[in-house]
Parts: sequence; structure tokens; C-alpha cells
Amino acid sequence: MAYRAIIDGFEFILDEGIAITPKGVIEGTPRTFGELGDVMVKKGEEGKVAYWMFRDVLPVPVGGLRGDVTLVLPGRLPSGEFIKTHGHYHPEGPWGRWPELYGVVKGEVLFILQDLKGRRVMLVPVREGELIMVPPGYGHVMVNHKDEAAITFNYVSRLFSSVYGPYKEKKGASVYVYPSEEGFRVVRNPNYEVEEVLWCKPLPLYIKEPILHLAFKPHEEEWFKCEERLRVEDFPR
Ligand SMILES: O=P(O)(O)OC[C@H]1O[C@](O)(CO)[C@@H](O)[C@@H]1O
Repeated sequence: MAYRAIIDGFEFILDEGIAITPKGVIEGTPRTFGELGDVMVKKGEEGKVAYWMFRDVLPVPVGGLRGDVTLVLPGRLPSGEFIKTHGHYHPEGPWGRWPELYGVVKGEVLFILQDLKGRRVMLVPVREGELIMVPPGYGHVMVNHKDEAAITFNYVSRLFSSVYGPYKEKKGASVYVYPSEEGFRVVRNPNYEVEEVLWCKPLPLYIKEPILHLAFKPHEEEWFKCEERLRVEDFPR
């Protein structure tokens, strides 16, 4: 199924595997259930695609930044979790760890942000038209907890490679998100010493005007409003 999206002022037609972008027709890179095997408690259906990554497709007038688009499919993983991204950290840059600016242009995504040890966790729902800054030093996973595909974009520095190892070693993020009658439930990953899971809202930034400059905003900015601690279930033994 093809989707049309306007992303930061540019028109895209996205389908599974291929996209018409301002930079031409681009083949996507699939992330399969097999590649997510290390971040799930149960593997299976190896060849199925969880999300399509279209990297370096947003025109960026500022050298040094890369703009990607991601089509996150709806559904469940073999572990029973909602489809999610692999998750990664960013390494050190000249002013601390690299940040990343994300926007959602279709659907809704639940971001799982966690500090370097995975002890402090923020769950942030980001809706169509909203932006979220992944602050320096925070690992991030996107969960598609809705029944429709989600389309996101991100601006990030070209000067580093993402660090996937910690997520593989600990079998995913600090928490897992499963479907439930209320919508979703959050379960602790026993491989971390999770201290708190906060329910947060991104600051009210909307994709209505040029936003590229935000990728350079000072890192001290307070990017979230955290409202409450979330009830988290222990992992069943
Ligand atoms: O790199 P992951 O964890 O698979 O996450 C997917 C998305 O995040 C990015 O790697 C950017 O952080 C995108 O290029 C990609 O589409």
C-alpha cells in the first residue's frame, strides 16, 4: 500500500520497499523480524519486514546532517510485542553525545527513551504532526502501538554510526510494550535495573514551519514534560 506524505515541506510517495522522494526513486532497506531477533525474547518469522528505512532522502541544506524517513508497519512481533525498531545509542560528539530530531507525519509512535544504563526510562507518545528530540545520551526505540502504518522522519549528524550493541546484549530496551485491552501494557526487561518509567509528552512543537534549525538547538533545552510514573509489570518467570 502506498502512502503520500509531506515531510518538512517535501512530497514523498512511500511504499513497502520503494519511495519516490525529492532525491529520486529510492529503494528502502528492510529491517526484518530476523534482524530484530536479538532484541526480542522469542524469535520467528525471520523474513517478515517490521519497517522500511529510507536513508538520506530529505534534502538538507546544511552539510553534515542526514534526513531519513521510516515506514513502520503495524502488527505484532513473534515475541507478542507491538512492532518496534531495533533501538540504538549515539556515540560521543564534540559537544556530548549526538542528539536526533524526529517527527511523525502519519500514525502515532511510542518512543522508549532510556539513559545510558537503561535505568531512567521515558515513554513518549508522538502523534501526527509532532516532533521529538532524542536528547544526547538517550537510546531510543519506536513502537508502533496502533493498527495503522506509521511514517516518521529524522535529522541526524552524518558523522557517526549508531551503536546497536547494548540493545542486543540486553535483549532490547528497558521495557517491552505489548497489546492489552486498554491499548498497551509495559513490561520490565529483567536484564536492566530499571529505576523509573515516566510518561512524558514532547514539547508542543509542530511540523508547520521549517524545523531544521531545531537539530542544532542547545542541548540544555528541556524537551519533555513528564507527567507521571507509569505502572510497569514484572517480566513473567
Ligand atoms: O536504526 P534503528 O534502531 O533500526 O531505527 C530505525 C530508524 O532510525 C534511524 O537509524 C535513525 O536513527 C533511521 O535511519 C531508521 O530508519
